[in-house]
Amino acid sequence: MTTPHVTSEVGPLRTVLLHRPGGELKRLTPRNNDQLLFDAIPWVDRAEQEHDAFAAVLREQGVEVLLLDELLSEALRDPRARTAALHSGVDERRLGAEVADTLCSYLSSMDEKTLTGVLVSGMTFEELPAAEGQSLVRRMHQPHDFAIDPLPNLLFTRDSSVWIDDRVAVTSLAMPARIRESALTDLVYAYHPRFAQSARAYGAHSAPVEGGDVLLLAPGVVAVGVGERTTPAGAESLARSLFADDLAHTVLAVPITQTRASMHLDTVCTMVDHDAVLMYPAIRDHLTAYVLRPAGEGIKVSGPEPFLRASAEAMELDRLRVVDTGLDPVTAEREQWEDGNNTLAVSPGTLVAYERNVETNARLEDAGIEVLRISGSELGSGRGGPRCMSSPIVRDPLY
Ligand SMILES: NC(=O)NCCC[C@H](N)C(=O)O
Repeated sequence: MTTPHVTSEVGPLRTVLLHRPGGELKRLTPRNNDQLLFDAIPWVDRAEQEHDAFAAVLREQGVEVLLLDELLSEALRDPRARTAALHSGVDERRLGAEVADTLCSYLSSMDEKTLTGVLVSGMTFEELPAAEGQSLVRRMHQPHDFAIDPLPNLLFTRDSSVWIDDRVAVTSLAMPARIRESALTDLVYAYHPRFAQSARAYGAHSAPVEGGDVLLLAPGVVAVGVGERTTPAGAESLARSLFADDLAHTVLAVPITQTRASMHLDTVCTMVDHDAVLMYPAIRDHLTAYVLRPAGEGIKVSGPEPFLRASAEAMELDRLRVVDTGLDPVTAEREQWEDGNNTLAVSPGTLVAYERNVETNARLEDAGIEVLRISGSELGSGRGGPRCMSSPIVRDPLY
């Protein structure tokens, strides 16, 4: 077991956090999928198979795969974790005092594995334990309304935590459907014995920052996308916190279009080598960055400058290579939507990508990058690829 440590996007990956999807995906219906941030209703068994295959590819590369639900079950052995879990899962504003009390006692009686299942997959009103007496809340809710919301986006472990150097930042997620993911991830890092010694980055901030927006371009250089999810206030407070902890010397705040297709920076740009990125051609020449550096107790902001130039300068490179997907605009748009840009490097020049993005993968190979292909027809229905579905915990240093 190696101590958590991540200083780049591409250093050899040793340990990663995934979440194997399950019952929470079975909660998705055509009535709730938009609110729960899925674009289609996944075929759950197939999604599980695809995820198992993803994990197997990583293990074949020598990566230790940790599964969030297993860590959470283990963390819940600590009574403090249990209390915090009930607090985050049971919303008295929604349920009223009586149902909330009944639900708390019911959850308290569960073993760790069952409780984890409920916290992740949620609970409907018809699944609540029976109770004596009259309850207006029970009578007025529909049987399939959620008493505890399911968390189908837990699959995208990237977004709720980011290791920066030897510290973990549990992020503040922007969308209501995802806020509780941070609470569960927080339980793992607060109470699982494996992480008992881990220090935090970013602390208990509330300005939204999502891990899909955070790219560790090089040791000390962090790019933060600012758009649909991470706000300017989030980027600024993350920068302040990284500077205060001496975890970065430069933060690049990168404006991205506020659309679903580019919800995070990693939907349009990921690193594929220590000096190379894969980028969506439509933004390659337009992406800019505000450059943030520490200045005494405060920060100095300059720019905006072209993203590629600002990145190369901060990374002390002559230039950042761009894998030019060279695609026609329609194919590029299709493959970007299907997470063609959302790759996970397992070492410099080797990455995991969805097989369906045939053109992008071919161009990566032309550029000398090894592409380990996985199927993502069902996993991708939540709009996320291999990078979104993984939170690296240990990567070997690059140099
Ligand atoms: N880093 C990422 O781009 N994560 C994908 C998140 C997809 C999820 N359905 C969401 O909308 O938040």
